[in-house]
Amino acid sequence: MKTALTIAGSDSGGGAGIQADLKSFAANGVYGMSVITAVTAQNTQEVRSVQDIDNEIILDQIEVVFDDIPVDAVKIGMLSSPATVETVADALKKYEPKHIVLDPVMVSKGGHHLLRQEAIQSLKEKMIPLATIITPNIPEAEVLIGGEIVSSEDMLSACRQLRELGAKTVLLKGGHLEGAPNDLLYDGESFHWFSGERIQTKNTHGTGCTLSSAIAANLAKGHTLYDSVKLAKHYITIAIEHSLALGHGHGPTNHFYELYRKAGVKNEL
Ligand SMILES: Nc1ncnc2c1ncn2[C@@H]1O[C@H](COP(=O)(O)OP(=O)(O)O)[C@@H](O)[C@H]1O
Ligand SMILES: Cc1ncc(COP(=O)(O)OP(=O)(O)O)c(N)n1
Repeated sequence: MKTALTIAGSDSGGGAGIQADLKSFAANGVYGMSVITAVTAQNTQEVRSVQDIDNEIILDQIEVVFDDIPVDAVKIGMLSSPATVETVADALKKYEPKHIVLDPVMVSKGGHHLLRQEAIQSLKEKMIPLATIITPNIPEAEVLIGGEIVSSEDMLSACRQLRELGAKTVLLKGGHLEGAPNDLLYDGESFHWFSGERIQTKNTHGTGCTLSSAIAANLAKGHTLYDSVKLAKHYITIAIEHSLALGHGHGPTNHFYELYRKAGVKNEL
């Protein structure tokens, strides 16, 4: 069985972070492993508090997995601090996994900062150049390029600027713009739009985590980058369509594998 490792924060509410990643890995048919960078006390309404994990323990978690178990793809989410960005980047340079999917998580839906302001530069310099693909949403991309994105044309130009930061490929997610949630993939040569239709629901907690983990799972299984994104876009659409009205805020995506299988998606090599 192929494997994927998530390096991310824990969401006690189970909708985003490590918990969403592991569910997405399982639903997409890979064996999931985790390195926890921070623990958030979080539900569908708020992030109440955050405790960063010591960097020695983050490093131990990475080493103990790589020293023993094959890792076919890595997904990176919440990194919290500059020291964590550096610890993770240094370790990945040592182990050189074939695929690194970087979701540059910055702020939760409720407005809580999951990446400190002073870590943004380290993320740009140390982590983005290691990535096979980065998957920023619109506000994250705006921070990374230092400019506004309000239209499809802006998305095209933002992708070019984001790629100049050193990632091999950029998937700029359009969920935060008005209208259809269309995502744009750019590999330095060509652009591909992955178009979607907006599903009318407030239950979109963890959409970014779900999508990036599904991409990592598909890469782990040997799909091309284009196919990995295409399959993952299909997966997130179904997971939002069937999202769960749990809690009083933004409910989580639904990783019910049977639903995915019955939808007729052939995701096996
Ligand atoms: N209401 C929606 N209906 C359908 N797809 C959506 C909706 N909201 C977001 N998406 C899709 O979910 C994925 C995550 O997008 P986005 O919300 O932009 O990122 P994030 O969760 O990181 O803020 C993207 O593929 C986006 O197009
Ligand atoms: C621990 C943790 N990691 C990441 C996020 C952000 O997840 P995302 O998929 O972008 O979903 P929203 O927070 O925007 O709903 C998180 N909240 N917690």
